[in-house]
Amino acid sequence: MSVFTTVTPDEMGAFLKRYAIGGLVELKGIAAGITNTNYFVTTTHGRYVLTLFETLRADELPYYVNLLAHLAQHGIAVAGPIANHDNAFVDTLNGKPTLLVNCLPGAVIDAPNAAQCREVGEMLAQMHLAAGHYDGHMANPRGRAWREAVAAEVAPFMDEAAAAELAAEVASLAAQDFDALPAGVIHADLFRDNALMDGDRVGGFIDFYYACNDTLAYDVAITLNDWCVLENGDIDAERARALLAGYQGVRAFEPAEAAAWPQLLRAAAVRFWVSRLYDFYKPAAGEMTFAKDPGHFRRVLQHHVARRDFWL
Ligand SMILES: Nc1ncnc2c1ncn2[C@@H]1O[C@H](COP(=O)(O)OP(=O)(O)O)[C@@H](O)[C@H]1O
Ligand SMILES: N[C@@H](CCOP(=O)(O)O)C(=O)O
Repeated sequence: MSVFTTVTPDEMGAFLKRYAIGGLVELKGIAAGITNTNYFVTTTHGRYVLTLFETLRADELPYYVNLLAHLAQHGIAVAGPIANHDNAFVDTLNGKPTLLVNCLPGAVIDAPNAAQCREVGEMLAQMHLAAGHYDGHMANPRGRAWREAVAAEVAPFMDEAAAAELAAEVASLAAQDFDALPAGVIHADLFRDNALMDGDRVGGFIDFYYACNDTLAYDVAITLNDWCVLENGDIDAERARALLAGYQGVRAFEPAEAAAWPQLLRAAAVRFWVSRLYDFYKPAAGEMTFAKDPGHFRRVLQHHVARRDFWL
């Protein structure tokens, strides 16, 4: 249950007086999610989601919150933030920075079909285009320096073969230059659990707290590695083609992106292999551990290494 900070109906009722979204009807904690506290807030005007940030500080939030506002303003399926009477998106409740957003339609799905992958690809491309004139900037905290440092840190805990495989891949990625590829704002963690699907349509993308400025096609690779994956870590070709067709119908890859695509898929697999290794071997003290299987992304990587057809 991911309600780390409790909010009572009385506290919420008083908090809502700072907004123009009506009076409280119902307040319900959201069990899903592992980082922040989230509540569904039903008011006399409609349905909203309140997030209380458990780790990010208020001064760290503007990049993400203003990005959400920018994307919502451009018609992208994201939860638009609601401003309070001081015209601020970020407020405070029970000592935590807060954000109120519109409630999105749909639900998280585990087993997407090709039509849903196409829609996700299409919305991701629209998001990349719409964010083209967003003026915030955030370097990727999970970029090359992080990858190299954390891979070295977890290596002593790994078995020899896996450590050698990871070191070789990290060295090979160090020789790649993705910096010349089209870049912009990326979601950077658009897994199935970070999107709500409303039938075959995208209800909305959520959880933008890894968003940053980086290579656009790398974001597509991160997304494809999760949405199109099979149980054994291989990729389902039908879903992969659909996701790429959806994306490229809006924003076609440039020749340099197509040439780098196999390496981008590998980089995306390594990113999550490394973060899962870290969470597995070095869980933060006092943190509730929901360590996800690092071996999954090792298998995804191995399939990419062996692959000859990349669906382009
Ligand atoms: N705007 C929204 N509309 C509807 N449901 C939402 C919205 N934002 C979050 N949720 C629900 O809350 C859950 C947890 O949100 P998430 O952002 O993943 O939390 P965390 O930041 O803790 O990882 C999601 O799986 C989804 O069910
Ligand atoms: N989608 C990632 C998890 C990213 O979030 P984190 O906060 O757990 O790093 C995965 O499945 O590994």
